[in-house]
Amino acid sequence: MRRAEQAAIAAGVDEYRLMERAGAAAAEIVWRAGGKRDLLVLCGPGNNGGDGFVAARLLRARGVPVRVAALGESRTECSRTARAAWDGPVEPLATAAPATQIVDALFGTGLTRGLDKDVADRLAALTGQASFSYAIDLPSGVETDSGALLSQVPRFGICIALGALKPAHLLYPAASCFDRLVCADIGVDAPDKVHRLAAPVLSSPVPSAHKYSRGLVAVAGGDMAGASSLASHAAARSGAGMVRHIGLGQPGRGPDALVELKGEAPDQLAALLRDRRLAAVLAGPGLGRDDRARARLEAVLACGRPLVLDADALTLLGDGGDPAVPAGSVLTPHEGEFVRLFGDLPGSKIDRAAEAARRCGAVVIYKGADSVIAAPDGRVAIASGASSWLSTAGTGDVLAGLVAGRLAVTGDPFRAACEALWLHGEAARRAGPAFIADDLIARLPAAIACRL
Ligand SMILES: NC(=O)C1=CN([C@@H]2O[C@H](COP(=O)(O)OP(=O)(O)OC[C@H]3O[C@@H](n4cnc5c(N)ncnc54)[C@H](OP(=O)(O)O)[C@@H]3O)[C@@H](O)[C@H]2O)[C@@H](O)CC1
Ligand SMILES: [K+]
Repeated sequence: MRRAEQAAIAAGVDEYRLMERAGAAAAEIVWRAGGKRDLLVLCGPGNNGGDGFVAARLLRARGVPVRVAALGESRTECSRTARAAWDGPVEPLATAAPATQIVDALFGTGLTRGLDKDVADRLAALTGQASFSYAIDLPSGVETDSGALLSQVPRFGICIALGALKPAHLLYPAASCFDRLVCADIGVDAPDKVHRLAAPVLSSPVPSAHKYSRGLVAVAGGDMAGASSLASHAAARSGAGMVRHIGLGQPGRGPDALVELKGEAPDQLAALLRDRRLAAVLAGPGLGRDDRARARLEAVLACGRPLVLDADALTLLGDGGDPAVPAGSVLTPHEGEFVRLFGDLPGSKIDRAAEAARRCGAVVIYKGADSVIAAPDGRVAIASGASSWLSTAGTGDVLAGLVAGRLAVTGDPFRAACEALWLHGEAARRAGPAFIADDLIARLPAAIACRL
């Protein structure tokens, strides 16, 4: 967004006009949400404060009782212009009385360090006393590129992102500092913007479809048959045509539609994975970490089919330095697995996921409350705001199975990762509170149906 703004200004767009648009966009959102309730706008020294002065002026012109409190002088040319156009008084932030509505225009993308404690405390107190609260561009105190909190940040009702989403709008902990996120158009488009995971467009099988053309999946199980059964079952309900669960010979645990195969010895497994019709092979859930598991993973890595690697497969891969995985694979590490695989990479979670994908030539789903999907070619999608009830046993196995299923259906690792993560989140939303992983699988057909 910084680059896009600079490019627009270099191309002749007047910087103050951008501020007027930003302030007008914020004013419109405040007006629609809060109407004529009394309002206090907190303005900082930079352009974020300038946006606040513009919004204050426009809302007052609409009949809203507006007061403005500033943190010192305005230090940019545009913010001084905006302040001069505000014809009301400016109170000091330290003594401003609370209001029913509050707008935080203290700091935006220019924040370089945490707020002074007295300023952070004042912001928290005034926000806590307001019934309606809005943060312009970013809640003051969050670092725009990483989503880190540089000082205490209150929770706002609405965060009004200007022009484009920044990483902090989607990455935690910053993404938990507001209830709703609205992105306002200010007439500047950032071409390489941060992408929120979009709802996928899915399609029903073509009339001539059969089970193999719809995608044949194999799941290589191991010691813990429950985990690989869950993954297999999820793959089976993901739209794939057929799922084979290759276990160690325990009785089948999934539905009868799952094909249970015994492939205990690694060469048996290798032989079963030689089927050229296999459109995706999953290994990791319940695989184990002993020598037999390692040998089974070797068979999977050598099978030449598109792979999804999760859980124990990632732990085993992480033992050997830079992970060597076939091109076109999908890796689904959570935080611990990610660090074991790729080390302590610098930058935000988005930067780290993108670098990991580039290094290993595979699509990486870096899981968490904010999951980042990165492709080796630089594409990135971020999913945040998923149900916190997903933090229960087996949901990772379900996701891995879903990724394998969608990979078999689409043949496109990045698309498969995006579709699977979205469907997983949607199934969780439909399952409500206190669900177990099996309940997610039951919700998958309905989640798919709503995107057909
Ligand atoms: N550019 C554009 O075209 C457009 C930008 N727009 C808007 O501008 C915002 C970015 O504006 P900005 O770059 O002026 O930064 P902003 O967040 O207002 O703060 C910087 C000031 O705060 C200071 N400072 C920093 N940390 C501090 C701290 N902890 N405690 C105290 N002071 C601190 C820092 O000075 P420093 O002390 O670091 O030298 C500097 O003076 C953006 O989010 C959007 O809202 C829109 O109008 C559309 C057009
Ligand atoms: K702000």
